[in-house]
Amino acid sequence: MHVNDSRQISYRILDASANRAAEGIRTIEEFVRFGLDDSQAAAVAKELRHELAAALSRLNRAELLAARDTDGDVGTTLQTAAEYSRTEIADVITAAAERVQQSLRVLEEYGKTIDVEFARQIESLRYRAYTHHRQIELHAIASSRSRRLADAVLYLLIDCGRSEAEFVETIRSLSDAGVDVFQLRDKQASDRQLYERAKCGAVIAKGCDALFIVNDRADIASSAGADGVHVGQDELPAGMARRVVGSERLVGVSTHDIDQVHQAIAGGADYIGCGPTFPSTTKSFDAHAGTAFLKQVHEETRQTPRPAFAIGGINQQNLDQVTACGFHRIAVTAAINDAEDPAAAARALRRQLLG
Ligand SMILES: Cc1ncc(COP(=O)(O)OP(=O)(O)O)c(N)n1
Ligand SMILES: Cc1nc(C(=O)O)sc1CCOP(=O)(O)O
Ligand SMILES: [Mg+2]
Repeated sequence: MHVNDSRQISYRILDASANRAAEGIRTIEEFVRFGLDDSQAAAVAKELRHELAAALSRLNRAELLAARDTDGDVGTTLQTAAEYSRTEIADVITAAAERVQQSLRVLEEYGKTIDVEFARQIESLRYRAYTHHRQIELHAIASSRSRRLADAVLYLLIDCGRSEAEFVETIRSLSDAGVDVFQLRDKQASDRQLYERAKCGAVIAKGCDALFIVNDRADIASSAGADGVHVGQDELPAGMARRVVGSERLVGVSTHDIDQVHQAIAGGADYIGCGPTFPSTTKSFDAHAGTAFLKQVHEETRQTPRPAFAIGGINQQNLDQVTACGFHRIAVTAAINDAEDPAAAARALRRQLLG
């Protein structure tokens, strides 16, 4: 290869990468500007764009433009299915952040063949962009989870199942039937089993636009990439669970009386489970909070509303008593898992909840 060819190749790559980096930075900046009311983050986003422009001004613009050959670019017609599978703003942000990182890295590497100071400036920008974009990405992921939680009405507790294939099929078919949130609750499973199922369940549920929560174990929820953890009165307090799972994941708390409800909300719970409403075949209790508790929660949390799921022995026959208390969200086990046709049971419960 001739030296001039090599310079032209570098310039062609730099031109393409500069455009990709600028597009990615702008994509994220638009979310910061129009999606978050955060003037500080908006200022950093703008700075990054200007820093990129300043570094690029070190390159010879005429050479950059001369090297551009969009029609001759064999890559423009190559598209992956993933590019058209984004359904959420969080996915758009993740893809843009990855694009920025990759293209800045390319600019840095090929930039070294043209101007070492340019490469240094891009390297520093890459680190700054990484930190800033990671924060924005976490924010977008958290908003996406909160949005899905706010829309959720039907929450199902599931165990590890007999095999991974069965577990995957359960999530897919029941999500299709209207389950919005799955909680992995299996008191017999080993840590390793829980971790493996949680990892798998988180991916499958995401593909179905459902949430995937891990019962009791903040460590497993976080390491497996689940959407959140559900803790009871015997597990970590909400604030400590939050420290483990981070602000981008959900923390749910079980409550059995109104003091626990207020504590859970004050502790930063994203949602609460309220029960036991009726006698349950899944877990036995000495006493039942009953529908009186649900009515009390409905009345006393109007000022600090959180999604609240009634739980404990709820089924198609007694659901009307729950909705009469102002609760239109439920969490169940037996009513779906022990039904002859679990998908039909999920559909029926959902219809009743929304009806
Ligand atoms: C949604 C929801 N609500 C309540 C519970 C019960 O949690 P906990 O009291 O910690 O009891 P176990 O489930 O751990 O036996 C829950 N799991 N989910
Ligand atoms: C695990 C659990 N916790 C409850 C509480 O009230 O905190 S009730 C419950 C059992 C939920 O299963 P089912 O729908 O089969 O009764
Ligand atoms: Mg528990």
